[in-house]
Amino acid sequence: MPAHEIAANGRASASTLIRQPAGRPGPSWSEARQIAFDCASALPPVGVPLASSLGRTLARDVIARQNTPHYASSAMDGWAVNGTGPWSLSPQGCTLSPGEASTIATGGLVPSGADSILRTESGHLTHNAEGELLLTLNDHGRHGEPLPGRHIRRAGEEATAGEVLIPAGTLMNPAHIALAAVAGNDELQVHGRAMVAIVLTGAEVITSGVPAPGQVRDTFGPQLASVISLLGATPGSPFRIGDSYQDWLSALGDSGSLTGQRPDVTITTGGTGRSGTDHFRAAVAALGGRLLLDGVAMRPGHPAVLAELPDGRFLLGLPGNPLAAMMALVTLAEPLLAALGNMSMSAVGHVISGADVDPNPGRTRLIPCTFNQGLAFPVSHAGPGMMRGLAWADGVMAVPPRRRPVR
Ligand SMILES: Nc1nc2c(c(=O)[nH]1)N[C@H]1C(S)=C(S)[C@@H](COP(=O)(O)OP(=O)(O)OC[C@H]3O[C@@H](n4cnc5c(N)ncnc54)[C@H](O)[C@@H]3O)O[C@H]1N2
Ligand code: MOO
Repeated sequence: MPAHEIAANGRASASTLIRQPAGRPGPSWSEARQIAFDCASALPPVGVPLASSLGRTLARDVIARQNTPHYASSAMDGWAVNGTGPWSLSPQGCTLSPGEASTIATGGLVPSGADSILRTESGHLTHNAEGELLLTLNDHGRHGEPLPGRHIRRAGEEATAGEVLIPAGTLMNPAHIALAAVAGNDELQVHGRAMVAIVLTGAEVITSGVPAPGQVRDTFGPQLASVISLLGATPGSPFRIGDSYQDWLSALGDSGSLTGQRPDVTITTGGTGRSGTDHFRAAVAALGGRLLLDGVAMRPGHPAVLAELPDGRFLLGLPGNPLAAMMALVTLAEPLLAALGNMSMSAVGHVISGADVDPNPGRTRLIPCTFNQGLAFPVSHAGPGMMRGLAWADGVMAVPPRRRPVR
């Protein structure tokens, strides 16, 4: 059956919490993505040193601060010459009159009066009758040497002062960085990037070795920060708390100390359920925050919660089940971090499923899949608590809820 989804582009006009009718399992998958995108606005641009601009998006054009090259220079080792030979030798740096030459190295400043560069291998130094050094062409010279302008890098031949070299909106790569340096720039203005604090919960979670029954090995600590970086944000080091309400309250209330810098978003794992050890919602309420999304009509990952604190910080509660958390992350963190980083929400493509997939009556099913010959195939081992299927997936299918039969 076809697995297709809604291409969610652009912002909706309203950016408020979608109130769900009683009995409905939360906003639809695409509504939830849009809410997560619309609730945040772009962080202000920041100035960063050149090397730190790699992978960032330029917020302001990079211009040539002067002509590039900024002086006429030699492209070869040899002699700067005026006219055709033979030439008498002048000291370096002097203006050359017709019939004069001076030695020059690659990159050297071409003296005024010079109209060409004669390469070392094309010239020959002899002494004239008066014992003065005389430069002549030798047998290795190419036909027509020296040609006017030959081997001279003209000032401004690469760029003129004020010219835009890299326009705003460019995703910076290493060559862009080198170009900005050549043009005399030290710091670049790039779009802001969200700082994300990570809070991992669960007293049963262990961080090394093989877990005993009742324990689980942490799947988030070793990978969540990398996924957040891939989504265009800057993660802090994961911070672990137990299951007490006090732990939650202090972690969510004081996450400035989690990153050394005030985070724009705090992502938590676990504790999104409604049992006695699940404190996300209570902590948000105690901190004066409001829920923007309380559950999404999707499976897995439906208990995900998105909230905003009075200081503007966003809190994203991911369910504890490992695959459920990743699906909630791509559904909600991707658009939220895109909005904060002044990026577009990633587009959703349409693909045909190569295998029968049962839609869920009321929720979008998110299923890691592989692609083969233009078709999507669900992977096996894709239960909410499993990571094995996702590890080999090429993408995720969003299978829309089953439509009600038309009467
Ligand atoms: N009575 C109900 N129980 C549950 C429901 C429900 O609707 N009614 N929903 C289930 C679904 S779906 C999910 S998802 C989970 C959500 O649970 P929480 O977000 O409260 O997470 P926890 O209970 O803390 O943990 C769930 C599960 O995940 C394991 N976990 C937690 N952290 C880690 C980690 N760092 N690495 C690996 N695994 C982790 C934890 O041990 C639990 O097994 O609720 C269901 N229950
Ligand atoms: O939706 Mo739970 O999030 O199935 O694992």
